[in-house]
Amino acid sequence: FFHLWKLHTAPNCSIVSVSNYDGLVVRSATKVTADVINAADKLKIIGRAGTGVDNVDVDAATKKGIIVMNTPSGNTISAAELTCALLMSLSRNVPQAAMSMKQGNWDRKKFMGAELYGKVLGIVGLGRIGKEVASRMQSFGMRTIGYDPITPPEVAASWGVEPMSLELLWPQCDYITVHTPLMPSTVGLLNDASFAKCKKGVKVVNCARGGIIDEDALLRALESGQCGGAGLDVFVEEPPKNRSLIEHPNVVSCPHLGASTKEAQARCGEDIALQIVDMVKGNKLVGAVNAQVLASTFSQESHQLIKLGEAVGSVLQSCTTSKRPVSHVQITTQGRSTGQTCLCYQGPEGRDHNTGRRYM
Ligand SMILES: NC(=O)C1=CN([C@@H]2O[C@H](COP(=O)(O)OP(=O)(O)OC[C@H]3O[C@@H](n4cnc5c(N)ncnc54)[C@H](O)[C@@H]3O)[C@@H](O)[C@H]2O)C=CC1
Ligand SMILES: O=C(O)C(=O)COP(=O)(O)O
Repeated sequence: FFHLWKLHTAPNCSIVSVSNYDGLVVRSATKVTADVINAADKLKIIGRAGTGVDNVDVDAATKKGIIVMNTPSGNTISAAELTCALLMSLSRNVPQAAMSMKQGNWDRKKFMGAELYGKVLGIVGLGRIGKEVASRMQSFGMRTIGYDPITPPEVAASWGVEPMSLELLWPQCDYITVHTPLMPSTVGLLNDASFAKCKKGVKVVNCARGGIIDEDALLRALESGQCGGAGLDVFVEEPPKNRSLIEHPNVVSCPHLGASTKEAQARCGEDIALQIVDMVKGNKLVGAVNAQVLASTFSQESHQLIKLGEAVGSVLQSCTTSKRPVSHVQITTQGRSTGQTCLCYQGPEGRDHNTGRRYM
């Protein structure tokens, strides 16, 4: 029996309530902190019905042997489509013009735009979403260039994206969109120094995570005109208390709507449910993001070895807690994959009797 708790709206998990559950499913707004994880004695799995796992303390979960899994492809198309919508909004001022119309105006001069056709789009992060953005914007006639430290250059080229270093990329772009995870190495990828290397008036989109484009640097670049506009779906603090970016006339923003489509939510919900059922039934482990070593514990062979490890552990424990000193322990195992005899010696030097290796 597996007790599952699904949290979609609560800003923080309550430690008391989580402690009764074996599984937890969250979206991005719920912060699964080390405190929550350490208080959840029964927890075996944290399911992220979505892509980014930066709201989960994965290290704390791994230390407790808790699997963290996500559904990385369920919302790819939705996030890519919103990115394209923001790129188009920036080129033609659609949100600002719509707002102006609602206020009773008819202002054709103020909202003069520029075609995307023939412009250069820099894509930083050529993973699932970056790739989908590239193919969609290529259909608008944009030239797509990109940077990714892992995606091989020939793979990027096969998607019609010219791979290059960031140093080469910054000065060529009319538009830049970021699609990396939030990690220490991606915080502030676009900062004062990189904005300074860009064309004056470059427009930027962040549908990945708040902070990949440094918010203070972005505001400075918008104010100086170095940045001509920004489309923002994500913020360092959500909802943002500091409204300076949102209120800037050249900023088009959304309240983290990248994955908020009927289709993406249906896919992610179904994926995480199926993945958890598969894991509980011991069938397969899909989507685990923490420690390959945790994932491998679920293979059939590993099940046997885990049981063996537990048995050996309990034998050794009873030896160490026994009042009578133990000098030798001989353990014999039998079976298809472990048809061998282990001979352990627990003597004063703490060395393996057979190999002479020291025990750790
Ligand atoms: N706004 C929203 O609602 C959504 C936001 N996201 C965000 O988008 C991010 C990307 O999603 P996917 O494309 O599915 O992930 P992915 O893992 O397929 O791609 C990420 C790419 O970033 C690259 N990367 C890592 N460090 C980099 C660096 N320093 N510079 C350039 N590239 C770097 C990786 O090599 C990888 O190819 C997610 O981590 C998540 O934070 C995802 C879905 C919805
Ligand atoms: O999947 C992601 O990384 C997202 O940012 C989507 O977040 P959400 O599930 O809509 O809260």
